[in-house]
Amino acid sequence: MAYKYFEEYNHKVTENLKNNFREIIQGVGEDPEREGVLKTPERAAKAIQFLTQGYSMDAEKILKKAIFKESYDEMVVVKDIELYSLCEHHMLPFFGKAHIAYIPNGRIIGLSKLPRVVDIFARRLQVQERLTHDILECLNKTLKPQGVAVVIEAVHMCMMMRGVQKQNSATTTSGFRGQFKEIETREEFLKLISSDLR
Ligand SMILES: Nc1nc2c(ncn2[C@@H]2O[C@H](COP(=O)(O)OP(=O)(O)OP(=O)(O)O)[C@@H](O)[C@H]2O)c(=O)[nH]1
Ligand SMILES: [Zn+2]
Repeated sequence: MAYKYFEEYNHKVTENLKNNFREIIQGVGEDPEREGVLKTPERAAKAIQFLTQGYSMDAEKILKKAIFKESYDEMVVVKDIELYSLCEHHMLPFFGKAHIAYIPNGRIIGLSKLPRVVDIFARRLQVQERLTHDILECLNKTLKPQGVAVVIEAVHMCMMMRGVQKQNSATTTSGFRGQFKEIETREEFLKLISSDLR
């Protein structure tokens, strides 16, 4: 297999995490022997491995598989790519949408690889700013486009369920390279991602 998609759970890692989750269950005052939570350490161990599978993936390698020569040199926009990540401070979810655009420079990329690169970097412990930057830099480096832009809009459970407990605030982060540094290009992109056309 040339590159790795998430297919199986690592037995040793699962066993390790299982023990840790059992302690967490006990630590919060629950009985780990109660029937309803008996299998929870194993389920949680697998869930957390799924949610952090990005660590075992090589984004550049995956992108390079689907770069094609093409002379199209207008903006390509993929918007509303849903994403789920874990904040590195509380290990609670943050989730929302990513919008990506690039202007080809003799090469285009398979469209599915844009959501894939989002997932590869989202499925780690992250902050929204670094997630935005990771996606941007990876596309810039592998595709070498005339320009690339990434906008992420997300809500953070650590600000909703605990802490400041604000239910209606969303965070927007963005990054621009190449031609998107120019106001006109950037505005065209922002207009395209705010339209309702699908
Ligand atoms: N910049 C940034 N901050 C984040 C992100 N996710 C969580 N945080 C913040 O990380 C900060 C950690 O601050 P601390 O004061 O160390 O942690 P805390 O006492 O749990 O903070 P509160 O959430 O304010 O209760 C908080 O302000 C979180 O809102 C993110 O993606 N980007
Ligand atoms: Zn947090």
